[in-house]
Amino acid sequence: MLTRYKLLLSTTLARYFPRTAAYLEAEKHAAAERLKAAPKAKGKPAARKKGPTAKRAGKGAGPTKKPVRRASVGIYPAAALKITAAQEQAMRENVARAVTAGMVGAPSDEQWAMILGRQPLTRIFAGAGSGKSTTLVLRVVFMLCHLNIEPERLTVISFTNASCVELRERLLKVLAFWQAPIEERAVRDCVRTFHSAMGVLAREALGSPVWFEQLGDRAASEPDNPLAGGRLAAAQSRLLKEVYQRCYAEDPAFRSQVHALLGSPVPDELKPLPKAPMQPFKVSGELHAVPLHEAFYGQAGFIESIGIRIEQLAVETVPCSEHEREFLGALQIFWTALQQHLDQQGVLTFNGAFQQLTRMLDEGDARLPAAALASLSHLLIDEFQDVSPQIVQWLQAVHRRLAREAGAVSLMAIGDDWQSIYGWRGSSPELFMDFDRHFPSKGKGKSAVLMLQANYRSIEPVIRDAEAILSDVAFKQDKRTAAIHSTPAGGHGVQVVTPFELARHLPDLLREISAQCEYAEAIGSQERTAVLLLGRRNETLKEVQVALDRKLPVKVYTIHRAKGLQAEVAIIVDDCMPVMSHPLRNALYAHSGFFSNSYDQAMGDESLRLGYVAVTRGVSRVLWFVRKPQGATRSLKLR
Ligand SMILES: Nc1ncnc2c1ncn2[C@@H]1O[C@H](COP(=O)(O)OP(=O)(O)OP(=O)(O)O)[C@@H](O)[C@H]1O
Repeated sequence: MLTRYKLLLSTTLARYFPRTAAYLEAEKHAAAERLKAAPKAKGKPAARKKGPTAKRAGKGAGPTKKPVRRASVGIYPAAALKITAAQEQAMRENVARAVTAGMVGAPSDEQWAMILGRQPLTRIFAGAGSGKSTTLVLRVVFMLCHLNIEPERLTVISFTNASCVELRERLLKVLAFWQAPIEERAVRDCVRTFHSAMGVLAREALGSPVWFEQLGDRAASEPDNPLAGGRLAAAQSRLLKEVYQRCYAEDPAFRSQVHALLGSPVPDELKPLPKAPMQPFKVSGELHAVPLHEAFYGQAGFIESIGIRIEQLAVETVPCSEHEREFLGALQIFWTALQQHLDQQGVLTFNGAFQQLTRMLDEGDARLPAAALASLSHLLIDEFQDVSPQIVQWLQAVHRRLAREAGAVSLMAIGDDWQSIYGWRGSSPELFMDFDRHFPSKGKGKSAVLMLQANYRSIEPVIRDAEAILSDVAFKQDKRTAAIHSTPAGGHGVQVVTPFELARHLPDLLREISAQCEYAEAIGSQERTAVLLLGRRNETLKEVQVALDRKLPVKVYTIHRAKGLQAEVAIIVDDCMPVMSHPLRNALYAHSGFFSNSYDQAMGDESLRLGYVAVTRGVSRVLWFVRKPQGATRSLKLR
């Protein structure tokens, strides 16, 4: 009775006070982890000394003041990197030559601060169009050519295989100008996605697994960041269905959970067992209903991304309703069976591999010697605002192990919390903003914080409107970007065109797209693309695309895919409204101990940030077609 009452109370508290609930949950985990850690420490006396964490813990009454899951022992040296005046001078001279040759633009002071940075742990808040990719290339060149760091000890993490290809080419071009005697192969290996870098370790320690995410994809080679998530290939879907049917046939508890979820009666045990039900199920907060095995897979990916191990999840402690707990219970049975099934076939999910490698690194497993990690010693990570707790745990484990066994490590994290748009996949800008908690320096050191605030892409009115959209985002880094380029005749900020219904107004939209192409030509635009047509959903964009004149210099992308791209004019269709409340993910968010926001709050903020990303693709004009002003476009109407 008392347990039920406590559960009811904690569920209600979690719903109405998500931050408090997250904090309390974090405290509970902290205590549990301390207990877990105590006997383990026996075998490894050096690993867990009393550090700054322990000191702070002693200050408060009882539990620690800070939330859980920080890397308690410092990883990064507090001392600055040794950079001589001669090295700096040589870099400045070479950059000056490259500028004269038209290879790069002259770096600004803030860009120089990033190129020549001395702190082993640096965080760079780089606004949209601030030249972070350009500056990142110069930083790598400085490290390789002037600080003489071997390419085998450095990795640049870019977001997707496609962005890696682009970055590699830029890097090779600049290195060729420097006439650096570095093998092309070594340079190419320096640039990877998180998944590709993890894949290198998996080949070393997990026996070259077949990736579940690449099943049925004959062209797949390097593991890529699985951005789309949820869209399953036939081979994957078949495998999930097989496991689901087996669980249903063999496990009575799973059977009754399935029927409870679907609201159908459990079949008579005395009669022959029917096939597992395939009717669609809608997780509250998701847009579509899908068969249960797909719903389990979709939510499991999210759960693992936010750093929760499904097999260790104490379902009864998750602050959610009975119905959601039923879902989690069934998911747990399904997931355990799926892991066994995959294991037998030598198949592994990306998340599964991240988890296994993190555990092996934490436990000092001999299959992952420091030499195998050497390429990750000096890490430069782009788009850091889109990392997930799971990636943070993996990074911590890699660098903690390297720092302990091989010495110098460094981490440069480059990102823009204003452009964080993958929260629905489990990433969060909170990890970038709360960086020092997750990536602690030794002693009292902290990460150096640099800002890139000049905008080399968009004109002032576009930037001001983009920032107006963010005015309702509560949790963000304060910065104010300024335009470098002046406004051309006819340039303007966001024009909201309303009312817009695709079925009725498609001809108007097509006319506008042509007119904007003419505008780009008339002003002698230097942009490779005249118009970027952007939207939240593929379906809307496809409808426009089939009707579009193919000869026009127009590119069509979802906003998520348009990261890093730009055009003279950005035309946005659809609104960026947050979707409905997601009770299950709210509960999991609170349970994970990583976040101070609720999932719903995070999604509300993210929908505004998505608008920001879309608008900042435009150089001198932005048009936004919406049914009625709401969400991001409402703030623009209120300007
Ligand atoms: N110092 C500079 N001088 C002149 N042009 C610059 C300079 N730095 C960057 N640029 C130009 O600004 C534009 C944006 O640069 P880049 O693509 O590196 O930005 P970004 O910060 O990666 O953008 P986003 O995060 O919005 O994708 C590019 O056209 C680049 O050549």
